[in-house]
Amino acid sequence: MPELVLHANGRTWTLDASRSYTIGRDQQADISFIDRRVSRRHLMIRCDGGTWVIEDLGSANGTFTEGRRIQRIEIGHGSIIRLGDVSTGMRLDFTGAPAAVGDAHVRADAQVRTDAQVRADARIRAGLSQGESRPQARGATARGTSAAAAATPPVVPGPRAGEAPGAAAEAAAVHGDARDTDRSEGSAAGPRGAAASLFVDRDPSGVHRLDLGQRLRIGRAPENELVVEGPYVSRHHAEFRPLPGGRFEIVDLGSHNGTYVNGQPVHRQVIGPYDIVGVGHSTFRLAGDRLEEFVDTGEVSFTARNLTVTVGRGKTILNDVSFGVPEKSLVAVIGPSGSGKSTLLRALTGYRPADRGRVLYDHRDLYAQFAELRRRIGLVPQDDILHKELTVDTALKYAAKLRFPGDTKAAERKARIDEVLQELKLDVHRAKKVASLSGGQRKRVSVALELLTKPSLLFLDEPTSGLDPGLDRDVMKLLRELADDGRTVLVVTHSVAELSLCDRVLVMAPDGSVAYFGPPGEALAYFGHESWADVFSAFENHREDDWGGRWRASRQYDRCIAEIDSAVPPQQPGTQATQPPARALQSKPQGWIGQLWTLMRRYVSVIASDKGFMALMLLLPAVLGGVSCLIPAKYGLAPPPPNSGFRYNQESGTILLVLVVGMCFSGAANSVRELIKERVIYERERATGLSRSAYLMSKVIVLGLITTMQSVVICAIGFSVRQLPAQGLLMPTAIEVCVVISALGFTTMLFGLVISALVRTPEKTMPLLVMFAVVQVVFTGVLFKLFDSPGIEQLGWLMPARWAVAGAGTTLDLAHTMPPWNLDKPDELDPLWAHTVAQWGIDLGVLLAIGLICGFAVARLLRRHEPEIMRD
Ligand SMILES: Nc1ncnc2c1ncn2[C@@H]1O[C@H](COP(=O)(O)OP(=O)(O)OP(=O)(O)O)[C@@H](O)[C@H]1O
Repeated sequence: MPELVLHANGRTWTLDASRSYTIGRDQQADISFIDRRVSRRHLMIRCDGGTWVIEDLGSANGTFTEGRRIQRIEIGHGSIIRLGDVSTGMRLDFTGAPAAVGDAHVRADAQVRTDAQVRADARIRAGLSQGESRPQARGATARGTSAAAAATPPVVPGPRAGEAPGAAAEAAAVHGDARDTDRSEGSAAGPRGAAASLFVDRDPSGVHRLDLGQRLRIGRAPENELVVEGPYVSRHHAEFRPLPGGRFEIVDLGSHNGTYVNGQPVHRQVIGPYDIVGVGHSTFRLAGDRLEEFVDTGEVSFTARNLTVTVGRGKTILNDVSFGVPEKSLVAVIGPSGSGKSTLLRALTGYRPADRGRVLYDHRDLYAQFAELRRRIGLVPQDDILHKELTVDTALKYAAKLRFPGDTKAAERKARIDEVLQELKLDVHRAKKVASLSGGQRKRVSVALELLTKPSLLFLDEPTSGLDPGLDRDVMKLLRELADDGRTVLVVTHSVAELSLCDRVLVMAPDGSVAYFGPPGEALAYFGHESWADVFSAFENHREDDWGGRWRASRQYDRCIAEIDSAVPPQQPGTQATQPPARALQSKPQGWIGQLWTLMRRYVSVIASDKGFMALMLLLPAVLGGVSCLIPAKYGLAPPPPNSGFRYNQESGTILLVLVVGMCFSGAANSVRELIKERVIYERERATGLSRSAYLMSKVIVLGLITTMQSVVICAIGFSVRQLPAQGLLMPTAIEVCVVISALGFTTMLFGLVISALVRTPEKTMPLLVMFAVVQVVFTGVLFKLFDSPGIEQLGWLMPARWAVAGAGTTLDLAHTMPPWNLDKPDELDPLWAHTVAQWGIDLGVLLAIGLICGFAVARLLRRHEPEIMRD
């Protein structure tokens, strides 16, 4: 029987003569086209007595060939059929089947077999019926010589996540029971249907042979059977292992960035014939005894459909936004302030998924498969995502270390940094500090950072804000070049001067809906204005107009929707956007320790490069310790000697108060700006896999060490001119008090981090810091009696200064050194100051416990500043 090959919509199917095929818009048709002119069951193709025929199944808009409508016609090599319209309808091209799969498709040891044999074997091994067919790649090309590299394997229709079981069963019945069996065994938990909900056909970038009984290891290292390049691939990443019955499973070999099946991370998973295995920027699909590889080189389509975001009590801030972007496009998003541009960006990048609607990355559901696909997305926020104190080279070095797999060699990272700097013409600036660069250059460096991991999609939030028109043009030209080099670039901008460089412009209306999407050259004509200033004035003056409705009624909208329809299958109205569980996003490029070490080194580099900050860090404790020395106190911190004629030493309490408050201020001041100043960096790095706890711990360790050093300086200077009691409770007095002061510094440093994580702008940190220090003065317990004062006493328990003075007070026996609050009742002493080892331990323990609580609070507060999808 002759095989026939159908080409349509950029895809190819090899039709098997032993069965018939229905074609239509229905997802359950054997071959499904999403085009409104195509009927749900439009036509049937079958082989009748050795001749292929097409029969129209009573379609509404008809089937056409050679300018006339037909009911039934014989077809063969060279036939052209149109569905829905005689001249512009969906075009079907037919050719004869290809003769054989060339040797180039398989490894050198592969047997030369005909394509038909290969497919037949594939069906048998995969448990498919002989009549089963699926989209066939258009002539596989040898690995590395692919003309058009592909991102996504062909996938076939199947039951979608959330689809009724009945519908799923029905779909399975149409497509063959065997496939359904495969699915149940070889499925990754999660939205499998999202991976397999539409027809897409691509040329594989490479085809590899899977030998029976042989393992096939994938990784970056040359010794793997299948070498896969890429910034997210570990040296030994994953392995296809044979199972009885000719099946295979994929096993993750402890890779840093994870192995995915249908977008969900897996450790071990039996693979069905329709499963998509993701490793770095490559995806694989089993085709019988062959493994097809699809490398994402950046040429991907990107589609948003019906994105809607609602906040508060149902206020819609993004209103049913749909648009589709072809490969290698530069798209500008413009609109009046508050029209939802940033909201849209967050929805498109998965930072804050839309409440309704879908985002498709090369036909894959971004939200459902975010765990895998997030690595293909680069985002350059409005604020710089680099530490300004570092040189360009150093900043990129740390960024690469955090984002690349832990087993990447320094030379590999350096090579990639060199490559990116060259591409963005930044090599001459690599030794300069980021802070010394111009605004445009800084933006380039941020783009360079994002390009390190070779994203296919690049999003930029107002990259030209604050730049003069010349730099604005430079940045837009750069984005144009990036798109031309094989990426899709979407830029939110306020500037309309360089829109002509873009392929498409998305204009947002004041109510968060789309006012226009299409070529920038046609936009002004669409609005009926001569300048963008007029368009924006119209938005301002007619905010209540139905801009979205006008857009939906336009013929440009029909064109836009037709483009989207060809890429996106319809979704049930009202369907909620799917999100992966946060735990699915937990794979990290480096281990926790690796991240911590890199973060600590980067933090130390940042501090070390800021000489002014370093000087202040030393000066502050020196001044505070020195100030305490100015207090006149004949007996220092010790009780007066018995023969001195004095019973008490009031000044000892005053000296301790100054030391304690100084340390409170110093500790909190160290940390109070540390989180807020790099919040944007944290948010971005968190989205790329940074561990929250490693980040927090890096701050705690570095700042903890600095604070401890400061407390030693304060104590050393403060005690240098003072008398101290001869012996402490457990150790020499000076050391014992210094331990408590250090603990106080540590706890207040953590309290400073709480403030830093709490505020929205750095300016708010200072008033809060001052307030904190003053409150601590009041609650030291030295100025007035705190114990036996209901309410105040309990409030004091929350204050680090209260416990620090108490801890030092137990060592110094402050209760007996300072005069009692009531001279008539000399035995009425502060219980927290009791001169015992146990009380010292309790005071120190509570002080540290407050610090610990602050640490947990910071972790919790940090969560608020993370991409919503990363919160666990
Ligand atoms: N979490 C939220 N809760 C309530 N309202 C919000 C929230 N986020 C955004 N909005 C509101 O939604 C609207 C759109 O905000 P968005 O920041 O997306 O606009 P924009 O077009 O980016 O504005 P601009 O150009 O000024 O940056 C604004 O009115 C904003 O106040």
